[in-house]
Amino acid sequence: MSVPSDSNSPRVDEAQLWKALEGVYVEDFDANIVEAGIIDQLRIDDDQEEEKSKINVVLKMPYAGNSEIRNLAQAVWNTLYQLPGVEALGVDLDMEIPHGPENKELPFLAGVKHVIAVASGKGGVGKSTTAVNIAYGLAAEGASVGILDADIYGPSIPHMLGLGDKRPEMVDGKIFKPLEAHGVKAMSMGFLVTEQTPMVWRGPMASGALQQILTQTDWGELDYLIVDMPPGTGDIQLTLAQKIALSGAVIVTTPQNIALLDAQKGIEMFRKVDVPVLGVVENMSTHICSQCGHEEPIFGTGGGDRIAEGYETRLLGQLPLSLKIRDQADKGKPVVVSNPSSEWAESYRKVARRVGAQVAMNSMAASSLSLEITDE
Ligand SMILES: Nc1ncnc2c1ncn2[C@@H]1O[C@H](COP(=O)(O)OP(=O)(O)OP(=O)(O)O)[C@@H](O)[C@H]1O
Repeated sequence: MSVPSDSNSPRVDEAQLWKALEGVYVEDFDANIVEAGIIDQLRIDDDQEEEKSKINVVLKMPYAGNSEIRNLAQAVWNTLYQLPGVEALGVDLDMEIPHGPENKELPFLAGVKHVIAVASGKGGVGKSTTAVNIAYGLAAEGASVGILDADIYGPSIPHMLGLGDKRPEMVDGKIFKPLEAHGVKAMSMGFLVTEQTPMVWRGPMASGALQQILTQTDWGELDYLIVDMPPGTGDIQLTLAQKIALSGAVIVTTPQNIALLDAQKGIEMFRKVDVPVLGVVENMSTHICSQCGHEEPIFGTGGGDRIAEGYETRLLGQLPLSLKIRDQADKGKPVVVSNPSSEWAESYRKVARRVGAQVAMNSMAASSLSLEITDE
C-alpha cells in the first residue's frame, strides 16, 4: 500500500507516529497495536531536498492471527495517512510466532513453541470439544498445531477427529509418529490403553503414560500443542505442569454455579504451580431453539464473566449450546473444519486468536523482565 506524495507538507516526527499508532486497538490483545508488540519496524525516510517523508511500517503478528492482519494493516494505514507530513506510506505484513520464554527449571518439548493445557474443574462441560476447536481455530489462523489427548479416563479426541481405530506408527520401537486429522497432528493417551484396561489401573499408570507420550512423540515443528486434560485437579495436571514448560492453561466452564466452583479450583491449581491462566471459555452459555429462535440461558448467565473478573483473567469467549457443535464433533469433523464460515467457527477462531495473543503477551512480558534483570 502506498500514497502519492505532496511536496508542500510539513515533516513528520517519529514520536508523533508512535503516539498515533497507540490509537489502533487490537481486540485479540485487548490492547493497542504498540503494546501488543505488532509494530516490528517504523522507519521514516526523509528526502531533505524535496522536504518530504516516506513512512515504512512492518507489522509482524506474534500470534496466529491471519484473519486480522489485513484489518490491522488498513487501520494503521488510515491512522498514519491522516497525519500532517505523511506523504508516502508503505505497510508490510508478516507473521512469526516466537518461542515461549526461557524457563530455567523446566525443559521445552522439542520442536514445540507453546504447550497449552485446556482444563476444566468439572467433567462434561465441553472441555474436549473446546480443545479441538481451539486447535483447529489456531490452524485456520495460520499456525502449525498438534493436539494431545491426555484424558486417560475418557479419551475422546480420536473419535472427535474421525480417527476411528487408527493407531500411531512407532519408529525404532520407541518414538510415536502422531496421526494427522484435517491438518492437525494428534496423539492420545487412549492409544496406550485398550477398552479392556481396567479403570483402577489407569490412575496409577496415568502419570507414567503421560510422561512416555510427552518424551516419545515426534511432533516435528509446532507453533502450538493443545493438551486436552482430564477433568479435575489430579496427578495428570501436576505431571504436565512439573515436567515441561507450559505457556498457559485455558479453563472451560459452563455458567452454572457448581461448574464455576470447580473451575475456580482449576485456576488456583495452575496458579500454584506457576502456570499462567490464559483465560476462561464459557461453554453452553445459552441455548437458541432451532425451531423458534427463542434464547434460553439453561445453565444461568454471566458465570464466565464473574470468574474471569474475580481472578483477573480474560473471558476468552462464550459458546452456545448448539446442536451443530455436538453433531459435528460426534461425526469426527469439528465445527471449525466442517462449517468454517459459520458463526460457531468464527467464535472458536476468536477464542483461538485470543489464546495465541495472550501467550504472545505473556512471552513479551517475560522477555522484557529478563532484559531488565540482565541490565541490573
Ligand atoms: N457448545 C456445545 N453445544 C452442544 N453440545 C456440546 C457443546 N460442547 C460440548 N458439547 C457436547 O457435550 C458432550 C460433552 O462434551 P466434551 O466431551 O467436550 O466434554 P468434556 O468436558 O471434555 O467431558 P469429559 O469430562 O468427559 O472429558 C459431548 O457430547 C459434546 O459434543
